[in-house]
Amino acid sequence: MRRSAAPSQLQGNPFKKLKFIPPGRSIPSPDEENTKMSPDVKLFEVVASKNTFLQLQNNPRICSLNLPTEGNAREVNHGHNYSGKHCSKASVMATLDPPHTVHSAPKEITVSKGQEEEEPDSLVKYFSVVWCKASKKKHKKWEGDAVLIVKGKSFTLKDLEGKDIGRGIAYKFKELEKIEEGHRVMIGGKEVEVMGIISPDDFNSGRCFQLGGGDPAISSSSQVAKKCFSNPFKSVCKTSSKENRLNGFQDCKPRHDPNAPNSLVMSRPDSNHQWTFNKNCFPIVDVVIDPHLVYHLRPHQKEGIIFLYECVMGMRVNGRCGAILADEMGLGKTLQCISLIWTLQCQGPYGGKPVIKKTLIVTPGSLVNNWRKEFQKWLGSERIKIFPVDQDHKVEEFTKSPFYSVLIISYEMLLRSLDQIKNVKFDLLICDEGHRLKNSAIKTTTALISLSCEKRIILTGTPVQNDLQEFFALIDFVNPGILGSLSSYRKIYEEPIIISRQPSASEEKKELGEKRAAELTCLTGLFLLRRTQEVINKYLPPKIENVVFCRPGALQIELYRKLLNSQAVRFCLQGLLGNSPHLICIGALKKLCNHPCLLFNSIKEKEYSSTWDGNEEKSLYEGLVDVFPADYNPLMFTEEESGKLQVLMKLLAVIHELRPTEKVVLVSNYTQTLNILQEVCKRHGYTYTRLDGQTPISQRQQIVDGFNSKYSSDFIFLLSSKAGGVGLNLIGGSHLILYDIDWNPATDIQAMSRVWRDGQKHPVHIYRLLTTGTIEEKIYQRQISKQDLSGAVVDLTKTSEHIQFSVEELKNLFTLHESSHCVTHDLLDCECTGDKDGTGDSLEKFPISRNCQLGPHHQKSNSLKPLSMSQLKQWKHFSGDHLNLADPFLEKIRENVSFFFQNITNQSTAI
Ligand SMILES: Nc1ncnc2c1ncn2[C@@H]1O[C@H](COP(=O)(O)OP(=O)(O)OP(=O)(O)O)[C@@H](O)[C@H]1O
Ligand SMILES: [Mg+2]
Repeated sequence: MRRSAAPSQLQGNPFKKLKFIPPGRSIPSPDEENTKMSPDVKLFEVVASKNTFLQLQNNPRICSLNLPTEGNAREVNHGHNYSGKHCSKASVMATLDPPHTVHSAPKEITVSKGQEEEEPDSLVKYFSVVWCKASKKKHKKWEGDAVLIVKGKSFTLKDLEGKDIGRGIAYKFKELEKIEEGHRVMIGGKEVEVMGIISPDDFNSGRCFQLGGGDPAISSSSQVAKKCFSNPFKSVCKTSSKENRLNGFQDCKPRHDPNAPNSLVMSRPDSNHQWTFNKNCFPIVDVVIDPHLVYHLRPHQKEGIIFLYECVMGMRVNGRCGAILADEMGLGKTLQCISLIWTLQCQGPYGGKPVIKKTLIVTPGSLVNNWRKEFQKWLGSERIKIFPVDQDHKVEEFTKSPFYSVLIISYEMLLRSLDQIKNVKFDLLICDEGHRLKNSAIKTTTALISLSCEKRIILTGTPVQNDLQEFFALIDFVNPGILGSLSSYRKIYEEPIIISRQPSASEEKKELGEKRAAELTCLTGLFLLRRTQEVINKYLPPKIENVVFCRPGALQIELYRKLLNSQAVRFCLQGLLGNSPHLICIGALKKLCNHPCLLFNSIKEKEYSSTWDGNEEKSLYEGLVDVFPADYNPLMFTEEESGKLQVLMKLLAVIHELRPTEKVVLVSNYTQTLNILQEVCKRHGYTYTRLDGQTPISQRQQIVDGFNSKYSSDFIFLLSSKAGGVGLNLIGGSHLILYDIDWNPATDIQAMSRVWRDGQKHPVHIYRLLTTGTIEEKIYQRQISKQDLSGAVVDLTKTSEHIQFSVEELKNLFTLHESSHCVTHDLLDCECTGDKDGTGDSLEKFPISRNCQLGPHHQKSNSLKPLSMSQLKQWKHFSGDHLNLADPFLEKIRENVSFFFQNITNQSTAI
């Protein structure tokens, strides 16, 4: 039997948050305070017992909020990268006695604003204080809590949002040195009373501020949070009469046998949860996942379901019902959610009553039908009634019918039908590819926030921790207010973390940033789960990845030189032009690498365009037409004109010849390039299908299904990765060719993981084509070298417009290396001469950690992350002239290739 142990025996957090206590008022006992709080607030209140307090203190895995115990987390925790396990030390303000109520007389300390130098060697002390403006009134009206930092004779007063509200130097700094609990002092025009001492650890982790206090719901900044916390069961488990209750008691049996072998049983609610949510005292019933589903589930998926269940039931963080499932691409997030929905819709821990009735799934348009198919695949069509919205099935139909329980809708359609959707009471909201909600100001986010559904799940395969502000938006979406207000979050977490990552940061700042990052990781790790590709590697066939450096054609080289000599590029390097001219130059070079005819078309287009306003573009294209043959016709382009196209055609030919039953996914980020690729497919009689931004959403799944079907005659799937690739399953193809490179490694990774995923039967071959010595190599180098540095932001929405280039970088970008076989290899500092074939250490031996902004704890991903220079060094390296290429596909294209990198994952049965 598989049962996840009961949630926290610790019963919440014994954290003693500093409470603002007006002078003269006696301190209420914890119990007294508890009873006076509103039910909402009580959800976050904790039972402080001395024993649990000590346990927490000694347990480095437990962090500020109410945590599951070791036992409870065990099921979930043994996932490889389960983020929750990196909790920092217990955030207990251990040293705090109840604040004194006997006050010593205030002592005046004179402050001089000008003198702000600090005493570097002196000890730093931290105090929790209350403050008010200096006055002679006997009965003070304290204005708020604050944190006082005393370092030698200088002090800083910060409010609980982390903002400085006073700063200065005391002449009588001896007073500051002697400061202790109960003291009242005048500093910086404010009267301050010391309520307690804060340990350096609590300050460094940020726990002493509002957010770390473990009780965010009672902060003033979390109005949203307060508002939406209601009983998560209210909607479905109506308060029942005695009669109902008795009836209920009779059929209180688990839906499936919890004692059957391999059964997957959810955690039982702890007494705290029962107290809050089981007002009718229903008996506790085991919630057991349908064995039909369990049979198919991978171990990480079982853990994921337990995690999601505990999150949405409010068992992981008291009263918070949100979760982020950020498993890497292809790990089956869809199945985990389907299992959750099916379970909650039929079962519940209290009297077996279902927890949810209606679920809303919002997803990119191209995936609406994929969700339908997945429901069908795992649950058949009888168990659950789903309603995917498309042009023939309007939202009204769903709202009018009690028949359907799951609405699947695209983000775009959601905005259009918001009013109708608001009329439905949804109990669970799932946002697929939910990283798009990273900006709380955008319409989609505000629309979704306006739905009063508190069980919210974000699904995303993209790492979300790299941009701390976006991270905040996602967290705040699923668990509103849990990190306080944006401004306090910035002060307490973002600023110290970012400062600590700067190379010039002092040791002190580094330490502070690391601790804050660890605390943030710990807080969010309770409801954010990310596992990496490794967990399913063993179910997947081998993957052979190749980076192929293609020699440019003669016309390409000539045009390239001319472009680099243009006035526009020269001005650009001198910083003489405004308006991001470098982007125009980069765009032209990239087009040229794909095929010279694309550049030709752009020149002609500009020539005939009446809105020719860009001087830069004019000077860039000047004289270029003369390089083309006089009768050049772009429609009659040839393969020889482009190095990459030549390689591509040979590659397609050899795949067709050696693996006649296998299929190819051919990816470009540009529609115009896809047109060219489509044209060559036609010329060679290759059958193809195509999906790009223009493909109507209603047709997308059909196209994908057609290609994946074993009866399909299509040899090639032409895919515009950016426009429609996210989340697609293209397991019908076992060869994937990336024809061009994007600045953002995430775009390429997204594309690559379309074929190497569950269900793939053949070894997967991936080819990334780059034109030797050109800007494509530079972009590739940028992708990988950035990883070595800092774990640059990996996000699909980041484009070259977001990239700032220094003049040095631009110089490098605008250089053509004509004599090198592979500039990237030259940079690797590798001693091989392009013959490192056999024994190259496999990548798997070199665990890599990509630092994200949350620091090294947060996630260690080894496979679906952008490669780094040091890893690339471990790949096999072959020059095009290498004699014995064991790979028959590479062998056929070597003539046009100057260099290869190759890496094989799951090698045993490769090729
Ligand atoms: N346990 C399983 N056994 C067999 N196939 C599975 C299993 N779990 C998932 N799959 C299949 O794996 C494929 C990928 O799953 P899914 O689309 O849910 O991935 P994902 O995590 O959402 O990835 P992405 O981030 O790319 O959207 C699907 O075809 C799905 O049916
Ligand atoms: Mg998905």
